Amino acid sequence: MKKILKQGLIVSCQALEHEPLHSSYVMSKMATAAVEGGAIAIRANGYDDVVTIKQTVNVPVIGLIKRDYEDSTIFITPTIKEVNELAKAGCDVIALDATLRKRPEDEQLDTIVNKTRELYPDIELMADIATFEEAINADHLGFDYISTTLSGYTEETKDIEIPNLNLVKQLDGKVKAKVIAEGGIWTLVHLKQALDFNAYGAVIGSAITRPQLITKRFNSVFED
Ligand SMILES: CC(=O)N[C@H](C=O)[C@@H](O)[C@H](O)[C@H](O)COP(=O)(O)O
Repeated sequence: MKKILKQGLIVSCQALEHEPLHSSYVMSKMATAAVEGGAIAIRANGYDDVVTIKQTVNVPVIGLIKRDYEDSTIFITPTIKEVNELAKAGCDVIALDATLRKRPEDEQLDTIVNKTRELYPDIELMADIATFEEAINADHLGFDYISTTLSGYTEETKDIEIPNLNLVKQLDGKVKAKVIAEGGIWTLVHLKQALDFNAYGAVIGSAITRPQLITKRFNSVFED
């Protein structure tokens, strides 16, 4: 089956409201720079950013809508409401929260997947997972891509160090979906390791598009 995403590097261009670069215009410029550097796709958060980035670059856009809930749990595109917003924004792939946590509005992941396939047959689906079990479940649901995005960010995985490339290794040959390494990739060594474990692609965000974190990383040398 033809895949929208080619093999390669995906750059996540996201700045949430509290971040210094929060602006669809700035994210579209980040996306332009990423594509100039060879990114095969852009991962973006929210309706406005997806629309602006789609107007600016000519590579597929993976859209998500990040929602923080009362108990500060992060969910990525947790309900069909966000799926509809992203489809309207024109994204090519939608990243869905595919963890096995209880979802807001009590919606079920299989229902969301089936509904999305029915309403938007041309849009591909990426499962954002945290564990091996969640990846297997997502694969049974027929996701096109499985990304390790949420490993280290759920209650169950909060003690796991990221990047969790071991999860990429564990999934090698175990799922039909294309496996994407995502979350905490900061060095070429991480990236090469992900490819050695047969990741189809990798998403890098903070190490490319969050200058405040890049600065902090360098600055840590002065604080040692
Ligand atoms: C956990 C969560 O909310 N992850 C988000 C998911 O879209 C983004 O904030 C990350 O930047 C993205 O996953 C890429 O990861 P990293 O920035 O570590 O390269």
